[in-house]
Amino acid sequence: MERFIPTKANKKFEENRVELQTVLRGIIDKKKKAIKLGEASHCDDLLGILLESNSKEIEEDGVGMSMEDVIEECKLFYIAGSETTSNLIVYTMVCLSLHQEWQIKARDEILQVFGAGELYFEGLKNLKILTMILNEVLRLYTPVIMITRATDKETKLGNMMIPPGVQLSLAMIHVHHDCEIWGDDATEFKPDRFSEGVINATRGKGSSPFFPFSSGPRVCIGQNFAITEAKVAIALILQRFSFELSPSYKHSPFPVFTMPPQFGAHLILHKIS
Ligand code: HEM
Repeated sequence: MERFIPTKANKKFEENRVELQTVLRGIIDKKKKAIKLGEASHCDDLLGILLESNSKEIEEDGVGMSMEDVIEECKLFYIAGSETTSNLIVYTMVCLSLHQEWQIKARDEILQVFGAGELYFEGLKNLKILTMILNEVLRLYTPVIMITRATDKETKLGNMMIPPGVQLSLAMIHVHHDCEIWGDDATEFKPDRFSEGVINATRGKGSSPFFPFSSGPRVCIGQNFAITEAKVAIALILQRFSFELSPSYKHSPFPVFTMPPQFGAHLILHKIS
């Protein structure tokens, strides 16, 4: 109810919503036009694929997504995909600055696989050290700190009976810091814990306590894309630069829905000759 009261913040929110809607509508119209004129392909980006699958559905079944639905999908992908992955990349750089020994190990591995040359997909799969580091950052600085669910019918959860209509919050960030699962060093940056895979990292508790991308039917659809993007970004940086924290850096993970560093991440990069 309170979001309809014309406060300063609500008015700004509404202005931003309308502006975003207009920008997205423009991008979608432009894409549709370009496809129609043969100037763009359906498969050169995600929006093209979405529009193609939607027009096929409309042709075959007579129903599909409206312009508003397509706009909402674009917003979802943008919001779900950009802030999360950039948090992962930023905290990886912070951790590698704080733990120079891991920065050196990660760079050695990258130079071993790619040298100073171009990255390629198969090579990215062989980056064991970087995978361990990214897992440890996803655990300690879980980009989406919590997910929520609601029961639509009476549901048994462990030894609890939960009535319908209850909102449940599942704070991954707490599970990822639980000493019973990860050991007394749960709050420390120790990528080695993932050296034998996720199952061994949780001291016999399986892979389910590690779920930065959620799990089950609504698991993050961009999971593999995000990991590939983070690997590419970090590998390109490590190939070219060494880095450390600036004296002005203030450690300030700020849990809202994601957990950005409240005062930014001040880093100093040195070009590797
Ligand atoms: C490190 C990066 C990322 C993390 C940690 C992450 C995490 C998550 C989590 C926890 C959920 C489940 C939310 C819920 O169930 O309430 C989710 C859903 C989703 N994510 Fe990601 N995500 C990341 C990157 C991406 C990227 C790059 C994309 C798109 C390119 C993306 C697209 C989505 C979408 C569309 C959903 C909704 C799926 C559905 O409801 O069926 N995410 N993500």
